[in-house]
Amino acid sequence: MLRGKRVIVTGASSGIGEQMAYHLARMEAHLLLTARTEAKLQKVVERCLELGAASARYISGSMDSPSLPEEVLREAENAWGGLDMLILNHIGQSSFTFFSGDVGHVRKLMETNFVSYVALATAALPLLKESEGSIVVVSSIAGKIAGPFTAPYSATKFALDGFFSSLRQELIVDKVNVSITLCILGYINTESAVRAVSHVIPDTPAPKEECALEIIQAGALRRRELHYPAPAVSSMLLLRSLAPELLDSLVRSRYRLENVRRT
Ligand SMILES: NC(=O)C1=CN([C@@H]2O[C@H](COP(=O)(O)OP(=O)(O)OC[C@H]3O[C@@H](n4cnc5c(N)ncnc54)[C@H](OP(=O)(O)O)[C@@H]3O)[C@@H](O)[C@H]2O)C=CC1
Ligand SMILES: CC(C)CCC[C@@H](C)[C@H]1CC[C@H]2[C@@H]3C(=O)C=C4C[C@@H](O)CC[C@]4(C)[C@H]3CC[C@]12C
Repeated sequence: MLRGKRVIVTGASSGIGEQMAYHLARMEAHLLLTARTEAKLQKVVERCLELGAASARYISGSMDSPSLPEEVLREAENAWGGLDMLILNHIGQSSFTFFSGDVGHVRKLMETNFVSYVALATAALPLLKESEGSIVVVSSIAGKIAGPFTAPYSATKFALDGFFSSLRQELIVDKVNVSITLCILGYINTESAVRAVSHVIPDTPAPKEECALEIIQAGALRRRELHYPAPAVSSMLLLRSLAPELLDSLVRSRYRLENVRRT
């Protein structure tokens, strides 16, 4: 379904975003990748071309810069004259620990993880209307249910649900055929996630390659939400609606609290 489609992937230099780029390359899509680290993006672009991408290019920069979203969309318009899918996936650095009281960090993370998503979607919407394309928003179970040690991060992910679920309703009211897929992910085995939480969370993380493929498929099928891994995420959301306090205590009981880093 994605052969020849024009796709932007943010946060594509590592983790799930990198894996999405490789899947899309094998599907022979046109790719525009973004992240901060140019050296990593160059390597991912090279690999995408080897795997069969119809074309692959990148823009490097930090998504807390307010001018970058428009720059990215300008590049898509110049290179392709349009856009079929916008995959919003990047996140800024945040640590898995007690809230430190650093309000500045919350403000910055909101900018990187939330406001830039709004800005990218806004800049992309005219092109996506034309192609009847798709917006894919990568979120987390932590954007539906708040566990400990992710307060700033969780806030940014809850914000995405509020904004993009409202926008989806407006597009339907307006009879605009642009789909919005919100991806609710559990623990995935990316380097940064394993580094951040494996000393506290004993669970086995789900594979990033399969996760990446499910995100792309959910977007292409224009689904409203993806739950991955499905049974774990869906059952947590169900339990949350039936017995929220029970779920909260189950979540707390699964953490190795003695290993939480206090610095
Ligand atoms: N892994 C997990 O367990 C889970 C992940 N998710 C979600 O999946 C998505 C991907 O996560 P994952 O693959 O683990 O993350 P990674 O840390 O592996 O990748 C994050 C990407 O974002 C880029 N990035 C970091 N800071 C910025 C910035 N300031 N501006 C622009 N780009 C930036 C990074 O590249 P660079 O440093 O070069 O900028 C990298 O390409 C996220 O939305 C996350 O919330 C959801 C639930 C669980
Ligand atoms: C009910 C749930 C709140 C708790 C159960 C699942 C837990 C173990 C899972 C589900 C979502 C996961 C986090 C996530 O979404 C993304 C990141 C960002 C990354 O940079 C560092 C790791 C972190 C904080 C993950 C940590 C582990 C979390 C909380």
